[in-house]
Amino acid sequence: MSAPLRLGTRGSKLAMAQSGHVADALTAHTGRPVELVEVVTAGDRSHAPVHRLGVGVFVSALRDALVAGTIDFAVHSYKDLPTAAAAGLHIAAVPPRQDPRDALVARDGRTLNELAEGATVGTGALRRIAQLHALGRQLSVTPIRGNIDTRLARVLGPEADLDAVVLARAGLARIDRTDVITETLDPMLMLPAPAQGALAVECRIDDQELVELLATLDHAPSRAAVTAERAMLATLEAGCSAPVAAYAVVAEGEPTGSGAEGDVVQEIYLRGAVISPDGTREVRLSRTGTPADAAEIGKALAAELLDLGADSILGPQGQDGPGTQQFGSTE
Ligand SMILES: NCc1[nH]cc(CCC(=O)O)c1CC(=O)O
Repeated sequence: MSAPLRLGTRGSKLAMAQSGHVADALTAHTGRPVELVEVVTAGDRSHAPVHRLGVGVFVSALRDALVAGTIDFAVHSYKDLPTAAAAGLHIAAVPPRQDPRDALVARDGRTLNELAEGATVGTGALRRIAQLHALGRQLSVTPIRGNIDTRLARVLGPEADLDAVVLARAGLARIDRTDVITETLDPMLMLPAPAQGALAVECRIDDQELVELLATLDHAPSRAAVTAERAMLATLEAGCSAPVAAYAVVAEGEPTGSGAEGDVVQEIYLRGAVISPDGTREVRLSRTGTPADAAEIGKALAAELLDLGADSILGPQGQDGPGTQQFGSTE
């Protein structure tokens, strides 16, 4: 029997849950045993706001361990990955994506519409802060951070001090806490972060055997959706500093009539938005195409958003000066 593959993971409940899930799936698909190896990241040690630390803090220790060869592969929340490629590493699989929508957890079972004027809503992501302000409901949006349980305790615990929090539905699903959700938010009101709900399974690019093993976990429609959203984000990052939201869906399109009978034509539908942190300005567009062109569709949508003035929407850098991390880091 072959030696276990070493899967590096952060120790948080969410990271352990998603790593355990991928480990089980890989063993089921390939028969190879997998061992979890805990890696402590700078993000786990620090209590500074995430938008000051930068999104890379949860990721770089895992990537260092991959490059050093102390682990064989890692599972990341895809939305936490910087858009820049990592030298020598390869995203070998994007497993089937979870529901990418955001979720509201509120006291007394309330939905967004049932929150009183001035209700306190906690979230750390500028993208969510911006869209909560854009509702025009005079909500009092409070920046929070910490792991999922810490954030839930702000509403549900004995020391609860907020009326509601907004979290990714996928994170709650992975730790089996969808029971606390009082509303899953319509993407028309709360467009998710690029790649939210998706995982990235990463290994060394020259580890050919593992690249092939991990590929058995890949889900093409999920990869195409994430590719479009992230291509849009990467193009926007160069040109603007405001919060970015994106959501792509791959579905069966209208038959064109030109293909052979029974042909299933896949179509990708990408929506994107750039919103000012105070919610007063936004540009929002959508675009469709074929999943094979996912990256081009994302880039083209970003170019159109920039044409509409996405670059003139002021992000956090406008207030904090140079040195502040990119907005993407707030997710
Ligand atoms: N940085 C926070 C983060 N990164 C990944 C998830 C879980 C959801 C996902 O995998 O997209 C979360 C929690 C949240 O946004 O509420």
